[in-house]
Amino acid sequence: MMQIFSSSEQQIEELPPYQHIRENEFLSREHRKQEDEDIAVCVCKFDADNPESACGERCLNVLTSTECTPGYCPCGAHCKNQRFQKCEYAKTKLFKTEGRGWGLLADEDIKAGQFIIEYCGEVISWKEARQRSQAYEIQGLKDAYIICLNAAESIDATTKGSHARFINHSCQPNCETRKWNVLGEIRVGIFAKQAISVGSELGYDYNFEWYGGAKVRCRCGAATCSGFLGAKSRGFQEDTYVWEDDDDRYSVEKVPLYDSAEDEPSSKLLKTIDKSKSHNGDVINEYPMAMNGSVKCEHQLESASLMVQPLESAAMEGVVMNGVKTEESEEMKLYSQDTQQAFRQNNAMISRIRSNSACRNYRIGPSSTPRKRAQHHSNGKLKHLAQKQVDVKHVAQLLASKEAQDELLINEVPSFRSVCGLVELRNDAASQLSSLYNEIRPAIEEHERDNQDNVATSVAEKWIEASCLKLKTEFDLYSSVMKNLACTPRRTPGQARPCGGGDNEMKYLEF
Ligand SMILES: C[S@@+](CC[C@H](N)C(=O)[O-])C[C@H]1O[C@@H](n2cnc3c(N)ncnc32)[C@H](O)[C@@H]1O
Repeated sequence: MMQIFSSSEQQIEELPPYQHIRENEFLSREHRKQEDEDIAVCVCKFDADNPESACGERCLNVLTSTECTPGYCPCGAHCKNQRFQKCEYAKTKLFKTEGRGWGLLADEDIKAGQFIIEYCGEVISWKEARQRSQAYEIQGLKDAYIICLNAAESIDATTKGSHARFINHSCQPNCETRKWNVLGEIRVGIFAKQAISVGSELGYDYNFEWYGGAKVRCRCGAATCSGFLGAKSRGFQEDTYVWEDDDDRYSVEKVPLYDSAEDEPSSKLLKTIDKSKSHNGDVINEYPMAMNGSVKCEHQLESASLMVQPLESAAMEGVVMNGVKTEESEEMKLYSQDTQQAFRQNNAMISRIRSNSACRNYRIGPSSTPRKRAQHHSNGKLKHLAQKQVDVKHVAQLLASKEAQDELLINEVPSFRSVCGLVELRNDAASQLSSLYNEIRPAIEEHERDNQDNVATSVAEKWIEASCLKLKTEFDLYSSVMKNLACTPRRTPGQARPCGGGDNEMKYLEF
């Protein structure tokens, strides 16, 4: 049963200690001042007969998730696109849930898409967020209040925040988080995903990343509940031990769990907070493990979420394509070394870009290294990925057969000349990529090593395009080499392979 407190005094008594704020507080830098040239002015015209005309859905700024700047909007005081600035929140009420601590419910009917409340807190650097997370973990705070703001910063609502900090996670959420550009700063709002009737609890999908420590059983009650906070996250799945069917050592029941109800923040907490001053005198706040709201960016901001997982898996696990793992011959190893190196380099960068998405989290605890990659099954059991082994020797023998050679020749096996052309293409693509990297490097080196993901989306897109081009040229090159190997007599180790048009022209393939 829900217990709703209508008396604010009772709430104050019962609520865990935190300071209520209605605007973000910037701890690691000054609040940005919007420059004139950065102000986006829409072309709306207020028409008294049509209220939608004053910066409604079709306003250019609304379409780009940017609030109008007072004094610049042609609709003046009628502008409806200043909801964060004017704190135009829906009516909500705090209440005590069963098993999930405090929660927030709708205190009026809320329309689909409506802005409900801003997620306010302390804006801190990602590094500070990570340190705080660890401190919170050590101090035993189980509730998590840090969400990602952008690639370099987070919002921590642990000790200071708005009522949005009380919104619980739901696997079937009626709300979602969205990022808006407000006077040059990105701010996070909670928006209704659907119509919400008065009295309903608000919930959004935290997209909680789990990186170790206790696992929190999710009590959202949704039919599609994933069981644990962060159960869908990579950290959660990778950390799990592989166990055989007859070995229940690592069954879900044995996983350390805590119930958020049993771990209500108590007054003990405040004392710990007081004692926890960082070297510069800032309070190090309590924090449990690794919570993070995935913040949906509206409109163009959405494209910040880049998912290039397949490349990463390839780099980590060798050559795995479509579930077929190839066993490399010595020759293939030589040829593929370069490719793997390229994969690794790409991935170092791509993973930085990838984490430019909103769901950035903090690595906590020692147990975050995957022991074995495994696939999670709904029954809690894990099963190794089936990987079909390809007998490369057999393939090579087949390729060396007369029929195969004829077949390849019919299909225009590329000559070494064309291989050279492909080497050139590959090299061009590689140098394009490295010059792009040099272009990006100054931007990322401005930040600390941990924050190297602060790369603009346009640059990230360029990077991905260049990486794809390079990978394609490599693929073409290596497949061409393989075809040539298949129909060319083996050379003795001392013999160099000629490359070029004429017999006299001797170039050497360089991979
Ligand atoms: C942002 S706080 C939400 C407010 C919190 N209930 C409170 O009392 O302050 C997030 C924490 O609430 C708890 N929580 C939120 N959603 C939950 C859920 N669906 N099941 C269990 N615990 C939940 C977890 O402890 C989580 O770390």
